[in-house]
This record gives sequence, structure tokens and C-alpha cells, in this order.
Amino acid sequence: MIQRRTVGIIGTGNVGVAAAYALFNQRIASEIILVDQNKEKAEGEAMDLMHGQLLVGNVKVRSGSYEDLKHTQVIIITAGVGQKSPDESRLELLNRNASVFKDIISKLDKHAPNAILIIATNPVDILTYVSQKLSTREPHRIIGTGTLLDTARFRALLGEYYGVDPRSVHAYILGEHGDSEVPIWSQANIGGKPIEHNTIMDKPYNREALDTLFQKAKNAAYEIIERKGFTNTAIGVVIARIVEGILEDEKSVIPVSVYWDNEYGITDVCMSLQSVIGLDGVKDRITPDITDEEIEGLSKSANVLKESLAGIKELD
Ligand SMILES: NC(=O)C1=CN([C@@H]2O[C@H](COP(=O)(O)OP(=O)(O)OC[C@H]3O[C@@H](n4cnc5c(N)ncnc54)[C@H](O)[C@@H]3O)[C@@H](O)[C@H]2O)C=CC1
Ligand SMILES: CC(=O)C(=O)O
Repeated sequence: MIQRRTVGIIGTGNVGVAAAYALFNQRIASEIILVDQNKEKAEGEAMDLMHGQLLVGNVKVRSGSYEDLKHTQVIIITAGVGQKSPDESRLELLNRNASVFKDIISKLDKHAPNAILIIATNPVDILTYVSQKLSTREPHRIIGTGTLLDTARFRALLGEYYGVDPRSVHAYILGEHGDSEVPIWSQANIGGKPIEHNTIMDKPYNREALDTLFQKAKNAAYEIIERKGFTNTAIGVVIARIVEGILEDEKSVIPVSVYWDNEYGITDVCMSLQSVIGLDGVKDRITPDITDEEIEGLSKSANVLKESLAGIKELD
């Protein structure tokens, strides 16, 4: 019997559609079900994608309801509001999106209790934590997109700077997907050569230039929102990559938002850490030796997230 790889997407706005398009175009899913409170929008997006089937191959796309998500392996949540201007931080979206999640998670627990959930709505770390608390499924089956996007931006910028393929740059941004995120310079390398204190591709070590690249990666969303009003295409391929890792049971190591259980002494928060992902969600977490300063940065990130979480107690 042919194994169908069915993926659901809740929220067919900018991000949901970019994720659907990436999943469709790369044929990562064999069936995609789009759900939105605006049913016509979901229907229109499904029709539009289906018309590319001749060129892409046999990937079915349809709109549906929560009941239709029963047999999905993975469900992506992108529903909610985004930052409307570069002056608004991700954390400021919290109260609006947390109540949306309360409703969505209870419906998913009822209709698709076995699917792995990927959370993309912002603030993604807090909504991942909230989803883990609200849902009946095990926490390792609820994953936030976290800093995979920031890490992708960071590696693209470092690759451009050094003139190498970003896939040959090994550098992580961990912690919050947001203003307190932490670049792990102590582990960053190109082809095994540490970036810190070394000349690579004829570029002498330049702390200031590297810090500027990190700031650019960190502030990329604000810069893009200022120009086009939202971000969607890169997060679309990020989501598709996570889905692929799960459906193919890859055991790939990627930075995503997961529950911290005393990693580097940090507990009871969701934020990004290198995680091993496969069919059962997050199988393990990797904690390389990093500097005390980096650990301190991650602790601060955790505190920022915990302070925001304290403000949404009414969800308990
Ligand atoms: N994690 C990340 O790296 C990124 C996260 N985002 C976040 O993704 C979220 C979505 O952004 P956009 O797609 O630009 O927003 P959008 O406004 O274009 O789309 C949101 C969609 O959610 C739907 N929706 C709202 N409440 C719903 C509910 N209860 N049930 C079903 N559907 C519902 C709306 O009808 C709309 O179609 C935002 O929170 C944004 O900040 C955006 C980019 C990157
Ligand atoms: C909006 C957002 O979270 C991003 O593009 O990073």
C-alpha cells in the first residue's frame, strides 16, 4: 500500500500559503489540507495550488475542517496575527494569539490527537510552550519553528561574507526567536575551521563585521516587514524542512523550539536548541560545550520568555 504523507495547515495567510507552496513544490507531502476560519480563503488557496499539479506531480491539496485532519501526520499552525509594523515586537502579539491557540489546540486534540504539531505563529516560543501545556499530546510532539529561520538567515549572511555556500557554514542562533536570541560563536565554523580568531577565505578575523552580520540576521524580520509588510517565503521553506525531517524520520539535528529540561541549567521554558527530529517529533537534544557568556545569554533569553508567560495566566 502506498503510504500517504498528509499534512494539515491551520491558517492560510501569508505564512500558511508559503508553507503549503514549499511542501507542494518540493513534494514533501502527498496530501495537504488547508484550514482557515476564512473558509473561502482556504478554498481559493487550495484551488490555486492544485492547478500546479500537472507541473509538480501528484500532490493533492484541498481545504477542509478540523474533522478532515484526522489522518494527518503533521499539522502546522500559522493562524493568528503578525507584526503590523517594524515597531511591534513578536512578544507584543502574545495576548491576541494565545486565545486563538486555546481554541485551536482543543479542536486538534479532539480531531487529530496523534499528529505532530509544528507551531509558527508568533511569539513562537511562548505559543509552543502554551500548546504543550494545553494539549493532551506529549511535549516532544509539539515543535516550534524557533531559530531555524534566524539560523538560516545567519548562515546565508556568513556564506555571502566569506564567499562560501551557506550549507558549508556551521553556525547556530539559539534561545528566543526574537530580540534576545543568542549567536553561538564558540561553535561556529566553516569546513571545521572555527570562525572566531581565524582567517578564512582570505578574510582576517573581524569581530565588528561578524557582530554586524548577527545583528542583520536578528533584525531581518523588522527590515523585511518595513519593506513588504510581512515575512513569509523563508519561513515557508523552514516549515517544509521541519516537516521533511519528521516524515522522512531523518534524525536531523536542527535548531527548533523545544521544552528545556535543565539543559545548561535552564528549565521550564520553550526556546531553540539543536534538536534531533524524526517521526516521533523531538527524539533528543544536543548540548555542545559553549561559553559561560553564551549560557548567560540563553538564561537571559529564558527569563524574557518566562516574564511574558507570566502575563497569560488566564490560560491555565
Ligand atoms: N515563526 C516564524 O519564524 C514566523 C512567524 N510568523 C507568524 O506567523 C503568523 C501568521 O502570519 P501571516 O500568515 O502573515 O498572517 P495572516 O494574517 O496573513 O494569516 C493568518 C491567517 O490565520 C487565520 N486565522 C486567524 N485565526 C484563526 C483561527 N482561530 N482558526 C483558523 N484560522 C485562523 C486568518 O484568517 C488568516 O488567514 C503571525 O503570528 C506571524 O508573526 C511570520 C513569519 C515568520
Ligand atoms: C516575523 C518573524 O518572526 C520572522 O520573519 O522572523
